[in-house]
Amino acid sequence: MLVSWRDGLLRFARNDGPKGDGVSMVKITAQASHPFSTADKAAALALTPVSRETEARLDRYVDLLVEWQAKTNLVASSTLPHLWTRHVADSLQLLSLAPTAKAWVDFGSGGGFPGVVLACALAETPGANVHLVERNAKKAAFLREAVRVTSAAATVHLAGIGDSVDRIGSRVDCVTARALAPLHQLVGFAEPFVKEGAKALFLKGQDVEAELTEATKYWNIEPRLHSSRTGGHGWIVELDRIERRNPSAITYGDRA
Ligand SMILES: C[S@@+](CC[C@H](N)C(=O)[O-])C[C@H]1O[C@@H](n2cnc3c(N)ncnc32)[C@H](O)[C@@H]1O
Repeated sequence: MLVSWRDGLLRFARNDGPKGDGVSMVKITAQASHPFSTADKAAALALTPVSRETEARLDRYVDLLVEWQAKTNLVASSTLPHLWTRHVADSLQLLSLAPTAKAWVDFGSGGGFPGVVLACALAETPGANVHLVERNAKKAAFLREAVRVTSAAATVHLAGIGDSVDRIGSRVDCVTARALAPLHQLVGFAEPFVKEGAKALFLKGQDVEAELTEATKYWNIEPRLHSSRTGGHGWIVELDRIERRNPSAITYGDRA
């Protein structure tokens, strides 16, 4: 029975202590305490099932993220109780929209969503690689550590998105981004890759319609919209073709 907590020592009442004092002292080491519930993890894995190997990699990633979150803001702290559904499952759901894609690029990876999660899931796939493009040095350091501890299939680029075409220098099958920029900007970032045959998958929120309306002022696109499997008001915008609109065809409100 636990009696008290003091100075890192747990005092237990014992009935069989060799000194007969009925109390023993046990030094314990601090355990990473998780802010999410096991129910949230179970719900996430029911929505987006993964292999046992992938689950083990994701566990290591989540442990690291929770540890670093104390010193680096990787995700909004208010979302930590639902980390597995809000972030992990949200990322994993992209795999079924590009089931044969091996070469991925994730713009503005931040704390690793969706890029590190995808790279964990693709770790056993021969030839798979997720390029994680992040311009913030602290976050890029976190991403490197996450890739190391999970042995995920990823390459971290401490770089701006504008440099990614030259840096990656090889064919990409799928471009992703979440919580990075308005859709019309994301389309511009993805254009060089989609022109070479990549698919783009952007995780978006409830304003997706307004963002699509804005994007079609600048781009000829045929978006396919998928509602998020994780519920809420999330959407995935899928694009297989991007063409810049003739600037003279663009109208600007009253000045048209
Ligand atoms: C709001 S966070 C989103 C992170 C992650 N995608 C997520 O959904 O949790 C946006 C990230 O994009 C990075 N970023 C913004 N503009 C960028 C650019 N031009 N090139 C590379 N990274 C950029 C920021 O440093 C930041 O880490």
